[in-house]
Amino acid sequence: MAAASAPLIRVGIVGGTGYTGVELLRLLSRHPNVKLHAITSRKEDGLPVAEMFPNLRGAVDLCFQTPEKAALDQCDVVFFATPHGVAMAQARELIAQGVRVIDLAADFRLQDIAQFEQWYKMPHACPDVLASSVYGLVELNREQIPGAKVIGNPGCYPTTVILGLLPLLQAKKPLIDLSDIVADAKSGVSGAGRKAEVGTLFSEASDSFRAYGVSGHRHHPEIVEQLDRIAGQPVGLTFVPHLVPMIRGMFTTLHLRILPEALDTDFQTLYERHYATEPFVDVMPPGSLPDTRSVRASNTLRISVHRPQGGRKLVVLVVQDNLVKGASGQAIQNMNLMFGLPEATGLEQVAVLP
Ligand SMILES: NC(=O)C1=CN([C@@H]2O[C@H](COP(=O)(O)OP(=O)(O)OC[C@H]3O[C@@H](n4cnc5c(N)ncnc54)[C@H](OP(=O)(O)O)[C@@H]3O)[C@@H](O)[C@H]2O)C=CC1
Ligand SMILES: CC(=O)N[C@@H](CCC(=O)OP(=O)(O)O)C(=O)O
Repeated sequence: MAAASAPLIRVGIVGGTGYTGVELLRLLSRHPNVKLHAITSRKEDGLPVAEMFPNLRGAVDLCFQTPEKAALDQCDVVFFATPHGVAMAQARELIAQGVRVIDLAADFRLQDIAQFEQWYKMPHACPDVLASSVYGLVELNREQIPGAKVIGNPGCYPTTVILGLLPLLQAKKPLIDLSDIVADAKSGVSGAGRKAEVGTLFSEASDSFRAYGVSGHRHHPEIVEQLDRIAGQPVGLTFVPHLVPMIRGMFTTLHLRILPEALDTDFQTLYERHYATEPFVDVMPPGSLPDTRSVRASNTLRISVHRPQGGRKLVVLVVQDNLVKGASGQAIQNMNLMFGLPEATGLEQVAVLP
């Protein structure tokens, strides 16, 4: 229950009919400090939310409204669970009215505007707002998030790659060859969103397994921008995403070359110490093999660290639910910090098995 004196945070969600939108609704409907104020859909104006999403019957009693009707300026925070380009068109006006913005798309992720415009094929609408926004990877930017007016919530693949590498990049001495990092990543089909597309039809995506974006994917520049900044030098990354025939979940395997002078490092201890106080990063015991179902519907990201045959390669396995830690859960983690709440408020769900 919310403390009697604490005012509830009035929340708006733009894009309530997509997968990240309904995941925000599922989590926020049980958040003790939140009042859902408005949920938008341009196509479903007037439809009760619970009619489209029966899992929310008894939990959410609002109807979808068009963004124009939704009185977003009366919210304390607005989440944009929309395609790229929507949040940046409205962010300036909202923050001028004292509304904070958390964008689940990519409008406020890349500080390099030329890279943004190359990958997203649109001019950036508010470079000044971008410059003052914060990349919402809590484990990296916990200090800056409370004061942010606009958060760029990280992409799902970047969350796994950056958190899988962070203890190595922030170590006291160089440990791995930064010019040759390989990230082999797999996503469930919900990562492609709820809109109809041939590539995500059951008969196209099930009973098959494929790579995509091998010669270039828009998450590559996002990951590299962050890794360069953390490492303080240019990083070489090969990033290969794959589509896996499952609904939720993401599994990223990092292949890393250990520097000759770092071969005696205890990497297990390094990771355990680095993440010892993090509520949502679990470093598993030596020899563990994480699976995506161990994080399904939870905000936990699990990591295990391996050194095959005790050799010169380090293999880091990372799993998360793409819709929770990879999107909506992480966005709520950001909201909690922005409003001075304990970071884990409303996010303590344990994963669902089987
Ligand atoms: N799926 C995932 O795993 C992840 C997704 N993301 C990002 O989060 C964002 C949302 O993703 P997802 O939920 O999968 O997307 P969906 O395609 O499932 O949903 C998009 C939502 O946005 C609304 N919408 C579309 N265009 C506009 C517009 N111009 N103005 C206002 N609303 C609009 C749609 O409703 P309507 O058309 O009725 O208005 C719908 O509710 C995307 O940017 C995605 O890249 C980030 C991390 C992970
Ligand atoms: C399986 C699948 O298609 N995944 C999406 C990435 C997930 C996502 O939505 O990332 P953004 O937030 O950056 O859009 C893709 O590769 O485009």
